[in-house]
Amino acid sequence: MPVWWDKLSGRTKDSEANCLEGSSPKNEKKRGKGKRDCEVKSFEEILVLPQSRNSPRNSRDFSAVGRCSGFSGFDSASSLDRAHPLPLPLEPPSDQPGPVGFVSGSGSVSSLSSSGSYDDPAHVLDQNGFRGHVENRVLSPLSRSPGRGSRCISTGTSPIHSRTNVNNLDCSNGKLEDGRNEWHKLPRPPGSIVSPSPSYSPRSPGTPESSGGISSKWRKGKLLGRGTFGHVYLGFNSENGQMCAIKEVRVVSDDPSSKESLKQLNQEIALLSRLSHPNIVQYYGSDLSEDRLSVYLEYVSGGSIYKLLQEYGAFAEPVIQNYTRQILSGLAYLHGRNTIHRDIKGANILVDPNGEIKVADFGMAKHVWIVSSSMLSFKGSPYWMAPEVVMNTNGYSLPVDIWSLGCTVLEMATSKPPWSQYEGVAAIFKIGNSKDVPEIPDHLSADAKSFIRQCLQREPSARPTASQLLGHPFVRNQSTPKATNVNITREAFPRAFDGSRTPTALDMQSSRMNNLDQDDASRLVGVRTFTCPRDNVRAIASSLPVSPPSSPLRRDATAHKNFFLSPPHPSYAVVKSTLTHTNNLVHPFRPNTRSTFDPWHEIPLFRGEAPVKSSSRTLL
Ligand SMILES: Nc1ncnc2c1ncn2[C@@H]1O[C@H](COP(=O)(O)OP(=O)(O)OP(=O)(O)O)[C@@H](O)[C@H]1O
Repeated sequence: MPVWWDKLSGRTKDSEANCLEGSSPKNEKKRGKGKRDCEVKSFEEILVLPQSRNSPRNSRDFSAVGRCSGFSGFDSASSLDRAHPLPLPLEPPSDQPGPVGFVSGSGSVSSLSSSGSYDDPAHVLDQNGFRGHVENRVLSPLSRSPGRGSRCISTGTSPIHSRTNVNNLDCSNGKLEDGRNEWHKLPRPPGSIVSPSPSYSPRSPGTPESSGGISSKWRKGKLLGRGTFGHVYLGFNSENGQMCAIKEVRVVSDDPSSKESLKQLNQEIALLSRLSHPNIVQYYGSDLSEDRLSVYLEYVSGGSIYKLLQEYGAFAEPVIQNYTRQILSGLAYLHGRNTIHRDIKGANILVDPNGEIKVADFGMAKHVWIVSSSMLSFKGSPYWMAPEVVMNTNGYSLPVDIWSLGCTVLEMATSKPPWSQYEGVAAIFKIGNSKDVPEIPDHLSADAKSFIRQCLQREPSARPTASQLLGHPFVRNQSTPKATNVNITREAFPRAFDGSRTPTALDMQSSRMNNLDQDDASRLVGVRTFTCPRDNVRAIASSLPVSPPSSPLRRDATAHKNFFLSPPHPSYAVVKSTLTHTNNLVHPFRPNTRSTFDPWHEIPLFRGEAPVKSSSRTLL
C-alpha cells in the first residue's frame, strides 16, 4: 500500500474496523456509527474543501475527510470520470516470491464497494479472472490489520517495518501481533506484480530496502522531462545507488487542471501497478505528500524514440525492426490483459542504453470492460490516432494501438509521424474522413511495407493482433539477444552512448507534431461545416489531452461521448475461417507450421471480413 494511502484515508482503528466488517448496505445499516466513520469522500470532495477546513494542502488534513479505505473518484458526478482509487501495491514477502497473502475473515470484497471501485474499468476482472489492485486491498494483510486492532509483527530489520510505515506492507510474514495467522497464500495471478515498491525491481534482485517511506528513499534530482500532466525528475536512492524516474503532479485543491492531472496520474498508477514486463516501464510505487502526488518508475536513461529521432534523424531498418518487435511484445502483453494503451507514439516509447524498449505513459490507457452500457472518450495524439477513434461510430478497442504502432513505425522510418504534412485539424479530418492511408516510404523493404500496411488498415477488425504481428517476417526474422540490441542501438546512435552528449529532457517537450497547438484548438472550436466527424472533432477538441496544460483544450476538457465499442477483434475468427479453407494449417501466424502458407504475404485475406457480431458492449 502506498505511504500516502493512510494519509488520504485517515484510518483509525475504529473506523478501519468498521469498514472492514463489510460495507454492504445491510451491514452499514446495522453499524450506525461505523457507517459514519466509513463514509467515503470522493477525491473531488477532498480537493475542494476550503483551506480553513481540512485543507488538502496539508496531508494530515486529508485524513480528517477521507475515511476508510478509499474514495469514490475525482468526479463523482460522472461515471466516466470516476477516478481509480489509488492502488494499494503489495510488497512481496521477501522469502516467498510467488504467492501473495490473502486476508481471511471480514475483510470482504463487499468492503470494497465503499470506494466506488466497482464502477471503475481499471478494477474489473482481467481475462484471467483476477481483480487487479482492488483485490490488492483485500490481499494486503495491512489493509485490515489496523481495523482489527492489531498491528503486524515486523520481521524486518529495516525501519521500513516501523509502525509508522505499516502501509509500506511490512506484514510480510502474514501474522498479526498476537501471532495468529491472518492470511493465507494464493497463487499469484499470471503477470501480476505484487511488489511495486521502489525497493522492488524485478530486474535488480537483492535490492536492499531503505529506511522510511517511499518518498524518503528517493532524492529528487534533475528534471528529465515535462509532460502534459506534470514533471518527471530523476530520483536517486543514496542508500543503494538505484535510480528511478519520479513523475510528479502538484495537488492544488481548487484547480480543475490539477484535478485532471491527478486523475490521469491516478489512472496511470492503477494500470501500471499491475503490469510487469521487460518492455513496459516498471512501476515502483507512489506517494502523496502535502502538495504533490509522486509516482516512482523505472528510470530509462536513453530518452524516447521521438527524442532520438529529433536528434539523430530517421532510424535504419534493423533498428526499426528491433524496436518494433519489442513494442509489439509489450503490446501483446498489454492486450493480453485487455488493456489499451491509446497513446502509442515515439514520444511514449523509451529506450534504455541496451536498446531495450519500454512502453511508457499509461495516462491514456484503459481496461476494456464488458458492460451493458458504455462511454468512451477521445484520447490519443492526433497524428497517431486510428480512424475509428476520430470517427467514433462503432467505438474502438485494442486495434487502435496497432494503427498507432503502424504510425510509429513510419515515424521511426521518416522521423515524422504520418500526415505530418497536414496541420493538426486537417490531419484529423484526413484520418477520419478520407480513405487514404499514410504514405509508405519507398526505401523500406517489402517486409517493412507489408507490416505497415497490415497495421494501417482502416477497418480495425482487419488489423492483426499484436501477438499475430510478432509472427510477421518484418519482426520475426530477427535474432535479438541483448548484445544485438546494444550493438544495433550503439551503431545507430553513437553519441547517445559515448557520453559526448547527455540529452536534456527539456527539449523533449511536445512539438506541434505531438500536440495540437493553441491555434489548432481555436480552429477546431470554430469548425462548423464538416458533416461527418464534426461532433467528434468537437469532442476531440475538448477532451484530447494533446495540448499543453495551459491550452483551452485542456482547461475545458469536459466533453465525453457515449458510444459502444466495436465487437471483439475478429482476427481469430478470420483465421479460423481461413483454416477451414486451407486444410493443413494448424496456426497460420506462427512460423514453421506444416504449410508454406505465409499469412503476411497478401493483405486481402483479412479484408472485407465483417466484424464478428457480439451482443456485449465494451466500456473504455
Ligand atoms: N521512466 C522514465 N525514465 C526516464 N525518463 C522519463 C521516464 N518517464 C518519463 N520520462 C521523461 O519525461 C517526459 C514526460 O513524461 P511522460 O510523457 O510520461 O509525461 P506525461 O505528462 O504523461 O506526458 P504526455 O504529455 O505524453 O501525456 C518523457 O518524454 C521523458 O523524457
